Amino acid sequence: MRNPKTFFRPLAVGAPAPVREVPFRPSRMLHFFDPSNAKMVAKLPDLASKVDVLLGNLEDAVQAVNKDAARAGLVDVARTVDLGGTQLWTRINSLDSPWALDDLTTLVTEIGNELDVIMVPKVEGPEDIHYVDRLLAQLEVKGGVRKPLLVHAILETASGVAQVEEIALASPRMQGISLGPADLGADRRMKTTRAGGGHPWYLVREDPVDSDVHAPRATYLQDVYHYTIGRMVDACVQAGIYPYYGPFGDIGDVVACEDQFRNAYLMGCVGTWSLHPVQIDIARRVFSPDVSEVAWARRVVDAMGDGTGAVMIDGKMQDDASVKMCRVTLDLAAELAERDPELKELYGL
Ligand SMILES: CC(C)(COP(=O)(O)OP(=O)(O)OC[C@H]1O[C@@H](n2cnc3c(N)ncnc32)[C@H](O)[C@@H]1OP(=O)(O)O)[C@@H](O)C(=O)NCCC(=O)NCCSC(=O)C[C@H](O)C(=O)O
Ligand SMILES: [Mg+2]
Repeated sequence: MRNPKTFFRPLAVGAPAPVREVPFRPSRMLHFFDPSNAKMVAKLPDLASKVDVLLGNLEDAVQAVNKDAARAGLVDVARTVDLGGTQLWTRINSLDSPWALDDLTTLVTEIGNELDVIMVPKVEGPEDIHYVDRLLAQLEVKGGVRKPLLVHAILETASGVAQVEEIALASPRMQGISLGPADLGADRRMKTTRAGGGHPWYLVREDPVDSDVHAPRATYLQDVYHYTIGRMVDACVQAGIYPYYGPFGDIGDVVACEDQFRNAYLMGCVGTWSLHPVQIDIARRVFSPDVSEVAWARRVVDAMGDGTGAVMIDGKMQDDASVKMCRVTLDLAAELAERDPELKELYGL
């Protein structure tokens, strides 16, 4: 644990000073692409205008034989593709892999000024973040990087979940945390083969009528990752960073994907991963406040005047806490409207 008095000191002489507050930047969808896949790379100029974040993935889903090509491809993308105001993130290989050191060394020294956030997979505890933190400071000096790179951890080990609060607070570079349900499921020995989403066998059942346990009864699905998402959201909020849902692997099931994203949004996540172009619009729709919610929030805030006391609107009690909840929606709407002219018009801003 670092001394609070030195927490914001650069970890290498000449490295940029760490940020004191992680700025909110729209990141409703972190769109994954494989930089060694020419077809995907060709789509980036068009995708850049549709997504908040393009994420050059170097880890899982990139074949071992393509690891070097993916890293070199990402350098090329950063240098040659005009992404406008869209953020460029990367996911490096896991810290115990043969590629992670080369990933960090190459990316930071060659395109450190073009990258916004580095996603670190399979984080086991704060020590992994401390390692990356110091190394990044050294590489920033070497590469002449002007702004400190931010770090995003994936919550996909049982050890990581058990220490999520320490991970979130491990460095001023921490930008956020995503759920990695597939690796987490494997690490925990959960008996599921699905990358994200619910599971039809994880349910609760109504009581039997007249003790007839075999008669048909309603069942209700539960979310096997609900506990982890809740814990991740609290850890992030406590640390002043941002929580994200992760992958929804059933690309064809756009309906369940939307449900899963919305559950994460309602629980406090600010965005999610999109693995395929078809998931981009779903994420935009879900992680932007609904127009009717914005209108309602504005009505409540207006009716509450200085924000204290209590009033009734359409039969519902509103008080100071209601105003705070409504401001969450209004602030998000205003922040997203800055980036998304269509939303600006819809919200009447
Ligand atoms: C899942 C895919 C392998 C599917 O690809 P494909 O079979 O090519 O799908 P389509 O034929 O439907 O594709 C249509 C066209 O769209 C292009 N495409 C597909 N995906 C992308 C993309 N992500 N970005 C840009 N363009 C994309 C195709 O090339 C087709 O183009 P064209 O032929 O010209 O029309 C593929 O979508 C994919 O690989 N997606 C990314 C997968 C990924 O990154 N996985 C890792 C993240 S999830 C994870 O790691 C688990 C997590 O860590 C955990 O533990 O939970
Ligand atoms: Mg994973």
